[in-house]
Amino acid sequence: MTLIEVNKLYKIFGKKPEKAYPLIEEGLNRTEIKEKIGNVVGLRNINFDVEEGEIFVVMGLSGSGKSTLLRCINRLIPTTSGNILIDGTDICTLSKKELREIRTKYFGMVFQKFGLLPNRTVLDNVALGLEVQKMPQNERYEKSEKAIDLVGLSGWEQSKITELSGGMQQRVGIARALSIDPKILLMDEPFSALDPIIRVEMQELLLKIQKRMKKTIIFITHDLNEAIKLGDKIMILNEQGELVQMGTPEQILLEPANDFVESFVKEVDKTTVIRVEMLMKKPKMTITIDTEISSAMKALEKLEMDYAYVLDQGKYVGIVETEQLKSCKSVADCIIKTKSVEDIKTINQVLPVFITSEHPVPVIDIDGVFMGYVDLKDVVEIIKD
Ligand SMILES: Nc1ncnc2c1ncn2[C@@H]1O[C@H](COP(=O)(O)OP(=O)(O)OP(=O)(O)O)[C@@H](O)[C@H]1O
Repeated sequence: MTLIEVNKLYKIFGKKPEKAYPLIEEGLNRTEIKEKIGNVVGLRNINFDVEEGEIFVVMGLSGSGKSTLLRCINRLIPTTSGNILIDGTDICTLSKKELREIRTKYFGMVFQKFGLLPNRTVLDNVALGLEVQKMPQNERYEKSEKAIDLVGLSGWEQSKITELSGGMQQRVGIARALSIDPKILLMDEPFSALDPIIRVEMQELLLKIQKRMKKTIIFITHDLNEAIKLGDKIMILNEQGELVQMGTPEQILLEPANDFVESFVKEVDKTTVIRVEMLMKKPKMTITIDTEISSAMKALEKLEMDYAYVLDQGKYVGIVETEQLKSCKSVADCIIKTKSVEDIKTINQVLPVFITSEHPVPVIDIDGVFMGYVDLKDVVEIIKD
């Protein structure tokens, strides 16, 4: 279900913004328009949808309009034209009261600079949003403690913010946003100020939280590696505030829309970011370990397959080869354990773990449940690029 819909959005800063439209039409760039009429074109004709439960990453260089877009979405600043629907409601046309209500229900914010109150405890910082909603103390503490637990800060409730490291402070920032249980999290470069190791830790934390909470997240970054790691979808803005490409991480990496995107993609070591899941295919068929030999053979022959993956209650146990089935008493007798699967623990792993294998590699999740397979031809293609 679509939760956020942005249509023909323009944001032009300065007086009489409408003067900028004909110049935009003429194809003038931001600098030229500013020199001519003094207005700054922050965003030009942005269109996109965000589905419920996805992490939607907005990526671009400094000045591309990322923060402007986020501010338009929760209407911290007014749009110049276009509309933004939040769960079907056009946020651009709401009264102050309606805006307050929609913000409370829908938006949690996490900022790069944390935005915490240094003299308050962790608990009171996390409870801030609920306090503003005038929720009684015991109730807001109860909700806040849950959020604190979720970000791994249990035991730190009574600490002062100043006693915490940067990474811990941002955990508080995330807990504060989550405590109000918003449908949408708006995250403006939340990890950019953190050192690289902590940054990776925080990315992992966000993915872990997201698995449980399934929020709709708009995440801003200028780092394509981060975008690929976190995004279900990525939207790239150029330095003119225009949308240049939108797609899955795989689409961005494998089919960059133009030289601008290509220049970002070049910087990425694909073998460290392309996850197994991105190349994973579903097999034409799988068989269960208790399948009768005759029906297994019939099915394989019908699909002209040389081998099939064998599952036992959804878990991968090995492969059987069509040729060998003829001389086996049961499917269980015929199973060949593929060495390659030992290497693959989760569908989120990155590629190099199995590039030495000769066979299509079965992919399992952390519980051993069969998810699909990866064809090595596809892996080689990627690495070659
Ligand atoms: N209040 C304002 N008045 C005039 N111009 C503005 C205003 N806010 C932003 N801009 C301009 O709009 C453009 C987009 O800015 P924005 O801050 O959204 O970019 P950004 O991609 O978030 O950059 P950064 O990564 O540096 O935060 C820039 O050219 C900026 O100078």
